[in-house]
Amino acid sequence: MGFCSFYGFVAVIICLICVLYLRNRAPRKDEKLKKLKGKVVLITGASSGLGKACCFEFRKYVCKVVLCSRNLEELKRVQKQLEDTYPLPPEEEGNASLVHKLDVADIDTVAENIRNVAALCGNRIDILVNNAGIGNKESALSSIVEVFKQVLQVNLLGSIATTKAVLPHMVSQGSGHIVGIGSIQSKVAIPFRSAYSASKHGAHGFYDSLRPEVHQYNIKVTTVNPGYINTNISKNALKADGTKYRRTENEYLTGMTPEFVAESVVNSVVKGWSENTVAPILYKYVPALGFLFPGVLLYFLQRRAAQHKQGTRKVD
Ligand SMILES: NC(=O)C1=CN([C@@H]2O[C@H](COP(=O)(O)OP(=O)(O)OC[C@H]3O[C@@H](n4cnc5c(N)ncnc54)[C@H](OP(=O)(O)O)[C@@H]3O)[C@@H](O)[C@H]2O)C=CC1
Ligand SMILES: CCCCCCCCCCCCCCCC(=O)OCC(=O)COP(=O)(O)O
Repeated sequence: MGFCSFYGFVAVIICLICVLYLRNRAPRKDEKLKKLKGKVVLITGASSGLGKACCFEFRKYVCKVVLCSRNLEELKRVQKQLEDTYPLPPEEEGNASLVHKLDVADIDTVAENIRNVAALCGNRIDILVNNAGIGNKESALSSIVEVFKQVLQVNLLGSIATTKAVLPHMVSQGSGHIVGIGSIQSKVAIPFRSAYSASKHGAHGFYDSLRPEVHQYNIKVTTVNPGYINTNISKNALKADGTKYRRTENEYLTGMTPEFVAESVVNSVVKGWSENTVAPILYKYVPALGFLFPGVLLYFLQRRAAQHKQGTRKVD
């Protein structure tokens, strides 16, 4: 390689690093405020965990947050905390939050619910965060089919139904942003999570297919794939017989805070990222390593499954 081409090569590498840095750096607060102020943000599963934290994070930038879940009493409690934490000046009162009871698993009622909510927001929904979700524990062999039905109904079909109900509003307003909360398990299926992994892989495929379809309407699609977060997901996960697990193991307790992940959700919306993996380095690169070395990944997953069977592994 000649002298000039060597320096040319170095310059190209430096440019690439700069582009990557600028693209991936977290946006500044003023950038976020400029982009988000006054936007209508509908969040499913807003009564707890990550959904609740997203409500606070979007409200920080003066969004009009619509909190949805099945538990209206809990939503009202969260709404009160939200309004107390971030009081609006009189000129911003139009951006006060709303609560709406929405069971995303009740597929046939989702469209009408979304129409009613949109009517209360001037027929606008700028950002949809499909966050509502439930997990499953225990083996595919022992789990009743009802477990698969429930998990897929909430995590996959519920997200699809909500997205489909919101899309016509975004198309007619000429812009919008759909956020799908996935998981590391959208990319790597681990043992004893067959229903959850299937739902997250399925939703990931849905969003990947949707992204190029809706680009022409100026609608963005972002998938956020977190690792373990300290929330109620483990307590609410379904056991093989369909009852709740009601326990939270160390992985979650020592996991990321919902607030940390919520900040990353907002950053990915502001930056327009297609995908954002939010996890410690060990988990972050498991999908890529698994792609490069599928046999090695399978070995670790088989070992994990065997430890579970022998009872030497604490997490189910
Ligand atoms: N915690 C973790 O380690 C991780 C979580 N995630 C994902 O984050 C998302 C949020 O989970 P997380 O906050 O952890 O768990 P939580 O159990 O704390 O919250 C789940 C939320 O989903 C709502 N929900 C459940 N079923 C329905 C339904 N049928 N209709 C509407 N809302 C429903 C619940 O509200 P209500 O009961 O009031 O209806 C609740 O607000 C999920 O998609 C999960 O897969 C991803 C990676 C890691
Ligand atoms: C080349 C191979 C690399 C070797 C690494 C082996 C490690 C194998 C274990 C992979 C585990 C990844 C688990 C990630 C789980 C996770 O972060 O899930 C987040 C959730 O969605 C939690 O859901 P849950 O259903 O567990 O409550």
